Amino acid sequence: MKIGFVGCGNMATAIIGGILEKGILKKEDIKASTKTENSAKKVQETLGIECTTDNKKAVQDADVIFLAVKPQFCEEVIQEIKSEIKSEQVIISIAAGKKLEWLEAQFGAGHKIIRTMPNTPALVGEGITGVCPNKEVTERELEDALVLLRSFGRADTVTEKILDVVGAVSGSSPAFVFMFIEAMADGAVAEGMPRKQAYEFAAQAVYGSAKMVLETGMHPGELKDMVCSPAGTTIEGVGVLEERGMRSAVSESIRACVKKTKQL
Ligand SMILES: NC(=O)C1=CN([C@@H]2O[C@H](COP(=O)(O)OP(=O)(O)OC[C@H]3O[C@@H](n4cnc5c(N)ncnc54)[C@H](O)[C@@H]3O)[C@@H](O)[C@H]2O)C=CC1
Ligand SMILES: O=C(O)[C@@H]1CCC=N1
Repeated sequence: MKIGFVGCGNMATAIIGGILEKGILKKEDIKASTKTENSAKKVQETLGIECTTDNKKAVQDADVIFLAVKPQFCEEVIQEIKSEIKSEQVIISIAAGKKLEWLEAQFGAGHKIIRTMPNTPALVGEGITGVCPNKEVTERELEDALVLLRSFGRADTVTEKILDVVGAVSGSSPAFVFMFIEAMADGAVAEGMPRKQAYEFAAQAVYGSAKMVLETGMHPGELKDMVCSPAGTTIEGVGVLEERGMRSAVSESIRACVKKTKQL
């Protein structure tokens, strides 16, 4: 399989890094394009793949094309490449908020388009991607796409409406988790822990806790209760987080992301 990336910034770099790390494809099988010569050079240096500023070159001969530019640049980029796209090529869009109906209208009728929403943990093979194909995509092509998307983490099909929620709950949420880790480490540093060690302990605690949710199938509230001893230390911290509105702040931030996605 040969794949081409139109746009190769943070998200595409994470996906390509994940694919190469797992050895699913060789560097020679992946091409990319970026806006400037400088960014193309940087991609070539960091990922070791061919990267150009010619978008058409990135999509020619590709079996799968990733549309990986910011939503506001999708239209101009599609106009540039659409004459090159053949109906047997599978187009995977990762652009937030750009609906299948809109993508179909831009590319023209009869194209195989899969709308997806990945996240940057793809870089370390721990991504999760929401996937929604259009009617032109066959079962076999969807399966092949899922194999590719699962090479850098989990991937599952969702309805298009839910894809906007995926964008928030797993697409954007790594940013919130990084803020949480940074904040916990700040507290640890304030109490005397060296900075580097604080990041390691905080990050591993988040990683292990996430693993417990995924692997035990237990309710997050029950797992929380297991940490809170009666008259213990943890419940004191829980009290502070409740008092400062942590739950509603997090929940509302997810809803703010979904609201913004609908406006894109
Ligand atoms: N960053 C993230 O965590 C996630 C991003 N996404 C989606 O991925 C897409 C890309 O986002 P990022 O990688 O974060 O953005 P970014 O700004 O890091 O990368 C965008 C890339 O597009 C290129 N580009 C811009 N104009 C171009 C043009 N005319 N022709 C060719 N290339 C062009 C830039 O050179 C850059 O390589 C967006 O649509 C976003 O919604 C989806 C899930 C998560
Ligand atoms: O912030 C953004 O627009 C992208 C979409 C999902 C995560 N990052």
